[in-house]
Amino acid sequence: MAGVTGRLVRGWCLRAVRSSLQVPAQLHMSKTAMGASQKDFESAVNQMKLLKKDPGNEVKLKLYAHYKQATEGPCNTPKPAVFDLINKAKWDAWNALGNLPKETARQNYVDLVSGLSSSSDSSSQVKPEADRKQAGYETLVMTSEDGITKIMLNRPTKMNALTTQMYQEIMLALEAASKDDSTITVLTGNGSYFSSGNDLTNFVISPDELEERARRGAILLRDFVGCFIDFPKPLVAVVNGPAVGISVTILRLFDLVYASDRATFHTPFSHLGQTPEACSSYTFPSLMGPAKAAEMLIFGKKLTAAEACARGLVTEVFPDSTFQKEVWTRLKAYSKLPRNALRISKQMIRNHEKEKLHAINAEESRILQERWQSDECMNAIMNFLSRKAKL
Ligand SMILES: CCCC/C=C/CC(=O)SCCNC(=O)CCNC(=O)[C@H](O)C(C)(C)COP(=O)(O)OP(=O)(O)OC[C@H]1O[C@@H](n2cnc3c(N)ncnc32)[C@H](O)[C@@H]1OP(=O)(O)O
Repeated sequence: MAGVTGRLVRGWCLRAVRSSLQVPAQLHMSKTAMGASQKDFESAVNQMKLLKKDPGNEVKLKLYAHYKQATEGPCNTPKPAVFDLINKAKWDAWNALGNLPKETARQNYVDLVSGLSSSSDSSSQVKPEADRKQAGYETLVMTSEDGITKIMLNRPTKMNALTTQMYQEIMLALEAASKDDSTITVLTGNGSYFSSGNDLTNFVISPDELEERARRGAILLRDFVGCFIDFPKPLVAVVNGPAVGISVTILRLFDLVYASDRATFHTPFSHLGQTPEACSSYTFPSLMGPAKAAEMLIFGKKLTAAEACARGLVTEVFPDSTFQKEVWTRLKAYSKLPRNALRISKQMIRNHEKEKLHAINAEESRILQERWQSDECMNAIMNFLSRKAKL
């Protein structure tokens, strides 16, 4: 494995979390007055060792922080150096818990593990309806009203960057929306961004995991994009702010794209040592011509909303001050149209290309699987994570 990869990703993996979660033998098993008992806590720690599915870095950090708080109390160790990315992330997560009482941390830890265990118990990828309602979504807000199901990306402090958990929840949400009685499905973002694209901390892994994680990432990407290709109802993107990476390329698989005039559209794949996804290597040239597609996909030119509209990627641009009001009024009117007619018309427009899109999606995912293991890609991610580079 290339040297830079090793430097970037040392140390942080599920195995490391598991071993940092070992319970010291001397901890005793009495029931406490409040919340989870020591026994509950220990059994949660043991359950973590059996977990088959990687819960993602965000959850692992939460688990780590609550374990440390529950067993050692507030963080009082020195802050790791800025380039020690993994240990700094762990320290930040623990330190953020401040003076949270040990008992509460223990209870939170038990709750977190119990959520993970119930989700990994499911043998199928998509859970039954009742189950899903119970589990809820951690990274999305999903609502259904006036014939419109709205899926809102909900990590505003991280510019709605897409974690592994988020890709999975979006797939579940689309599956649920495809079956509910709404007429239209909307994807939008909470906060100032639509989405800053793939969460680059998805790449923070140990070197010996890289090949396997790249393989799983390619499967996740293929399945995620596949859900959009196959989505049976009118799908609308309400682009409330800037969009980056996959949150731009995926737009060509929507039926309507409404954008605030504050939105920008940026696909800096080459800067990240990566290549186009979400079928954009085919849909963008066919939409705007190869020269304009190259400007975006190869050279990373950032477009304004007006430019994206002129290229056919955006349906209509609205002033930011009236964006929400105008868009939702329009969508509520559309949602009263005959549901089946809308659905059949969408399928008539989209079905011609479905097979081709699936083949392109598979090929793009395969190429990215290789790219993610390259030095070019790892250098770019390291630069972002160590704050040397921003888009
Ligand atoms: C498995 C499927 C894979 C599919 C592959 C898809 C490819 C892509 O999507 S490529 C695009 C990847 N995205 C990026 O390269 C964007 C990186 N982010 C940025 O350049 C900047 O954050 C920004 C220009 C989007 C915003 O800059 P601004 O100065 O306004 O805010 P920040 O302080 O940078 O961000 C706040 C907070 O959010 C974190 N963050 C934002 N975007 C990402 C991201 N994509 N990945 C990880 N983290 C992100 C940022 O680090 C800040 O976090 P802290 O407050 O903890 O420092």
